Amino acid sequence: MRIDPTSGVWGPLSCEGEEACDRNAQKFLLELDRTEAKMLRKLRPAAAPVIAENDDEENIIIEYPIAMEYHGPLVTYAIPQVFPVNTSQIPIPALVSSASLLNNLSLPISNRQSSQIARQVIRIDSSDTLACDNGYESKPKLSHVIGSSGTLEVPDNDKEVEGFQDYMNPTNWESTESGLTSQVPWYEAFSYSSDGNDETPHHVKRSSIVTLCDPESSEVVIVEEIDDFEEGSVIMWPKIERNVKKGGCYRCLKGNRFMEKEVCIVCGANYCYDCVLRAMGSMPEGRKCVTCIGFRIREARRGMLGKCSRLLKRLLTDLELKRVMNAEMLCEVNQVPPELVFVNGYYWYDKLSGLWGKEGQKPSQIITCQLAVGGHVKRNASNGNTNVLINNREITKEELWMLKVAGVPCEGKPHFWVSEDGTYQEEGQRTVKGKIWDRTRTKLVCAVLSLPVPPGSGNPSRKEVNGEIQDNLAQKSIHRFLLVGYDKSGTSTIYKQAKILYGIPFSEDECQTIKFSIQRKLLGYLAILLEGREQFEEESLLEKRKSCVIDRSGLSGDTIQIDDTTIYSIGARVRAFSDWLLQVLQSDNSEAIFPAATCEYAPFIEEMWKDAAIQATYNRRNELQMLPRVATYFLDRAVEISRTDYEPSDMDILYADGITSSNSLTCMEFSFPKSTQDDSLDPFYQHDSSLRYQLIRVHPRSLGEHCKWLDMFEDTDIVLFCVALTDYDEYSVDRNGVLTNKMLASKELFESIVTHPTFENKNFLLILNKFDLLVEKIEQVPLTHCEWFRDFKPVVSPNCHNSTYPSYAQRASHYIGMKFKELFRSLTDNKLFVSLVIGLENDTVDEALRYAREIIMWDEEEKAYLNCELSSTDWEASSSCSSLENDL
Ligand SMILES: Nc1nc2c(ncn2[C@@H]2O[C@H](COP(=O)(O)OP(=O)(O)OP(=O)(O)O)[C@@H](O)[C@H]2O)c(=O)[nH]1
Ligand SMILES: [Mg+2]
Repeated sequence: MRIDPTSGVWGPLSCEGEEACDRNAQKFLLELDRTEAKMLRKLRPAAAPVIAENDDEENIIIEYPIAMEYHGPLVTYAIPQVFPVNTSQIPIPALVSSASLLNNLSLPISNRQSSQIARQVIRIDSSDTLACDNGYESKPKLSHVIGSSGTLEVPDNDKEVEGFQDYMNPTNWESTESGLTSQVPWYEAFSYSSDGNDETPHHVKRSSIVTLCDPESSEVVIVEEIDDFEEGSVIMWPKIERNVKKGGCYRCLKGNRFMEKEVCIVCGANYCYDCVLRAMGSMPEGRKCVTCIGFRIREARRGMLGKCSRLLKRLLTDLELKRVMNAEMLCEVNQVPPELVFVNGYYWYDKLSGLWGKEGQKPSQIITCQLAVGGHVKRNASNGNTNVLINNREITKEELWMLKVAGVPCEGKPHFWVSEDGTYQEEGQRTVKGKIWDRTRTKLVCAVLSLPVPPGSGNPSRKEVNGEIQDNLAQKSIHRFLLVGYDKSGTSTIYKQAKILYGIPFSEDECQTIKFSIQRKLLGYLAILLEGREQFEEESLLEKRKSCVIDRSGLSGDTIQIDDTTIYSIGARVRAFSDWLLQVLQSDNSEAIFPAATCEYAPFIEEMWKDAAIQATYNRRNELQMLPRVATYFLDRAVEISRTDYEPSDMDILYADGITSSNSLTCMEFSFPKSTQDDSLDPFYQHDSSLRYQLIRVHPRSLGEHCKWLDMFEDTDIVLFCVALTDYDEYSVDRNGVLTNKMLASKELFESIVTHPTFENKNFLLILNKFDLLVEKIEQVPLTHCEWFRDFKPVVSPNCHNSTYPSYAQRASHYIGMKFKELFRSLTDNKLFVSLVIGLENDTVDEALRYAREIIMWDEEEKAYLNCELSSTDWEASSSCSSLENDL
């Protein structure tokens, strides 16, 4: 068909008879005027082919496929369906706030290009890219401020861009549902001819209007994302279909609308008191049915976030409730979807520094400052609780740590004004105190803590950094210990032990993480017991049958009836629970269901634990290879631990796995309390309790490939390298998927850290941990199992327990210490200090850390009295502390 837009006359373009109608689409060639063409462009799906656009502004020829519904006689083949478009739902993009800085703005948008602008777009991302026109992006660099008057200066010709003032003038803006909208169209603002510069901009297809890049999700659309609609993608929500009477519980189907209930924030299902925990499990994303976990919430229910019913308050403890509500408000999937985000609503933006982040969270990025978006940043925008303010926002713990690393004095609740280049000054003082992100180590700390750094800030050279450190050395008041070791070497145990020793309380977050980890592990241990029980039951039944057959072999003609219960048999209730537990633990969903399940099933756990069959199995726990040693510690108190109101003790925390959920980097500041041992020391070594120390524990995984992030620890005073003595016969799969002896893997990590340029001439203390376990293991497996220890030939035998001589295990640990010392000397020409530790015993950890403190003191002393030519060996000989040499 051909439509003549001016006359309205239409007629067949090509007539191929009746068959033509059988096809689901026919191509129409439309000749339209510009307005119609524009309108059609909005309707046109992204994939619709544009056959031709002639250069004439007035007549644009576009070919559109148009589908028609078939109403003819029945045909033998399937006819594609046509879905009518609801034109009122086609999104019309709105203008929103703009970029403020434009540099070398040679926007070569010709009249034709500007007239083609159907969607008005400004896009700002981390690279300060300005995207404009109908989804196309040009890449000018930004540099000059657009003030509230909307004046824009172009450095090249110093001319104001025509119309831009109008566009930017706040009085021309109004608030709409989709954000701030300017009354002056973008293309008018830029419909000027560039000064003869014909260079065509580099066009990239873009879909969003204003975008701030989120490092986690790579892009977050601030105002509106239209491509979703264009590409026809549909957001799926789970829906519960139940035949429930209004207000009744969706699970047990009982109750009515007057019943107290809790609602799933995704599907809206109601649950009664008895069913809510069963239906929602551990609520890792807040109040959602287990089947709704991972789904976005309905926007209509956003107001419910963090506001739970009284029912839930009665069901959970205060701490648990806080965790669930926190998760509900902060978890990724419950955040506002990008297309609905408004700056300073669900995101915060600090105009002065350009920092921005999600509401209640640490900053995500530093972008162009002074953008005309949102109001003033609120004090609680990032939910910080540090009493330290940056531009009126209370910063988070991570930022505080970063500031400390950057050398910013944070004592006494300071308030800093930070500008976009990182310079900071204290409130009420005029002098600029320094720059936050100037140092390499600050940037590296930011990398580890996922904090942003200003884009494009060049790295200072190593020399500069070292020089600065030297300058700061005199003022340095804190000594830093870096604790690192191969997987499972015991670093987190030692770190936690230090917290307990020096009275640094575990944070609420740490306690919660550890509590859930303990409760989850407990169920795992129970599952191992249950599997063991099944095995023991089978074995003893087999035995029973055998002996029965032998007993009765003399008798003939009797039917043998064997009682098939043994001491390992369990009743129906315990069996049902046991089957459920084993099934859940094997399912992928177990993480989502626990730990709430632990609390809910506490009475069952108690019943099961007291069952004779389980106790009989527990008595044979040494035969259960899968059951770790630490399991006994927790299983002995299974009933107490599984209760909702369980609060882990310091010992529980010590025995549990991990400290924080990420297990990456943890840091504590402490002072050594005065010990009785101190009094017997030379006054020089007596402890000055005002001295502050920092213990930083880092997992090797966080150090990146080839330990590239070690740079950030360059002002460490001593590295505590932790080795598990029991690793010599254990194996793990390395990064390349190869099975490696753990002691050799530990050696390899040691080599890379020791030879890292950052740690050149650093003090190293080798912590040989898990000595208690070595004592047991060495009697079973010879040290020579590890190829590095092939030449270990002690004079005593493993079973010699003569107290006058060092034990076999002590000799073995001494030997391991010597191997590391040799290696260290070959790599650095320096001396390695060694300490023997049992991570679970506080005195050995205390000794090791005090030893580290003394090593630092010797080092400082040695430097101060370099002229006296005191050798480090002389100093070491005078050590009164627990070096390995003294132990043996
Ligand atoms: N018996 C005994 N167990 C220890 C000792 N030190 C650590 N453990 C246990 O060894 C296991 C691993 O210790 P962690 O402190 O978690 O080791 P890690 O270095 O933090 O290991 P990652 O989990 O890889 O971070 C835990 O179960 C500890 O309880 C020790 O000296 N003696
Ligand atoms: Mg650990």
